[in-house]
Amino acid sequence: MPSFKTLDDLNDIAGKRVLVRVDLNVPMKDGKVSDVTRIERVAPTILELSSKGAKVILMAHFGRPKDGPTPEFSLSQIVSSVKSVLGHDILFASDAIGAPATEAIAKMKDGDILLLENTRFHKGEEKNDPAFTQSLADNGDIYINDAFSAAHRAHASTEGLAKLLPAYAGRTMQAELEALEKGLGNPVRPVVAIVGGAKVSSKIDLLMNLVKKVDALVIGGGMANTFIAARGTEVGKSLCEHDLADTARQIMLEAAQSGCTIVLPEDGVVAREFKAGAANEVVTIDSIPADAMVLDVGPKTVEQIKAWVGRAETLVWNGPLGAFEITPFDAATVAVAKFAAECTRSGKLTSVAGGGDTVSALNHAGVSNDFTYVSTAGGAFLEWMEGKVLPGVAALEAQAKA
Ligand SMILES: Nc1ncnc2c1ncn2[C@@H]1O[C@H](COP(=O)(O)OP(=O)(O)OP(=O)(O)O)[C@@H](O)[C@H]1O
Ligand SMILES: O=C(O)[C@H](O)COP(=O)(O)O
Repeated sequence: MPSFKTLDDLNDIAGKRVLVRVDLNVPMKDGKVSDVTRIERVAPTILELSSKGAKVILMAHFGRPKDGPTPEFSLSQIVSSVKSVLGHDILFASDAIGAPATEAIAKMKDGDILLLENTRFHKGEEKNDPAFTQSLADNGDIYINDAFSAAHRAHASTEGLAKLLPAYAGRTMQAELEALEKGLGNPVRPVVAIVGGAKVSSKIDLLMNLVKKVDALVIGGGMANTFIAARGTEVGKSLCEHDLADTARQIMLEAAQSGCTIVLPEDGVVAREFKAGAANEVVTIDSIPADAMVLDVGPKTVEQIKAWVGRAETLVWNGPLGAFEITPFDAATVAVAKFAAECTRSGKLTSVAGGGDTVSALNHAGVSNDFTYVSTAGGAFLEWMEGKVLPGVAALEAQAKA
């Protein structure tokens, strides 16, 4: 577990200006926040600081603005959602630095919560520019990072500030890392990983790291086709990265050398159209019709995966087993998710999942709350699982050692 300071190490913060980096990069639909999970995750840290009398100043990014401030990327759009999730009034400053920020902060009373405008409206944020970082730091006495899901970015508000102010991890940062540690850092064995999703190319580092750490790696989703094709099996019109056949073989070799069993689908659900309700059939994996594509793993494979999950003490999961957004190709993902949830509820399994589509898939299966931990992080979750150092976490650790 990383060693950094947490809110438990913070005393006498009444009246202090506490700069808190949160991840409010929430999905929007028709101008409204469509999923408040990330706001809910950072609420405990914010409310704890406010109840202790701190002046809580929230810093966050929103989307990936390229050309300075635009209404489309303004955090003003989410103020009302933050207010309703926190059940607390929220002040808003129209710029993260400069007069709008300093004037708003000067007016704050103890316990007030202020949200600063999108830090990415300044180029200095992503460049981790010392002058911009200093302008942010000038408005605070203490820095707290509660944005695990942005910790893979070495930006001013996620990394630079930890070098300028006394730095602490927030409750969500702490919880995410504790859960990941249980899942992969120091897990109870046997550990089974399920990796699905569309492509091998986006997850090569993840697969390479997992085969060295887990006892069994279940590969599903579109990426399984690349592995199956690499063994010499025809995959018809299925999504497949034929140019990664060597990489897939290399991963299988690494797995064999590390004593990790690779579990590939035995059967698949094939269709000729990528659309909801498309006519489909179950075929064994060595008889995929030339004009069809595999859109889900088949029922025999589901039973095989359930058997692995049933034997496991720890499960880590990233990526759906099929094209879960269109029925009936959500069947395997839903069945395995429900089974893993059942094992977790009965106390037999520690289950940790993460990734944007994975979280949607678990929500779709109605089991997100039954997993031991579901990370709201996408890129940061993957990078942590790949064994990479996250700059936001490393900066907190460095400060704790200093
Ligand atoms: N057999 C398949 N054929 C085509 N697409 C598939 C197949 N199986 C899964 N997918 C697609 O893979 C996508 C999800 O994969 P992805 O790797 O993005 O998941 P994730 O890592 O949880 O999400 P994120 O990248 O958002 O963090 C879904 O859109 C799903 O439809
Ligand atoms: O949504 C995310 O994964 C985080 O907020 C990071 O966003 P980014 O990929 O734009 O840095």
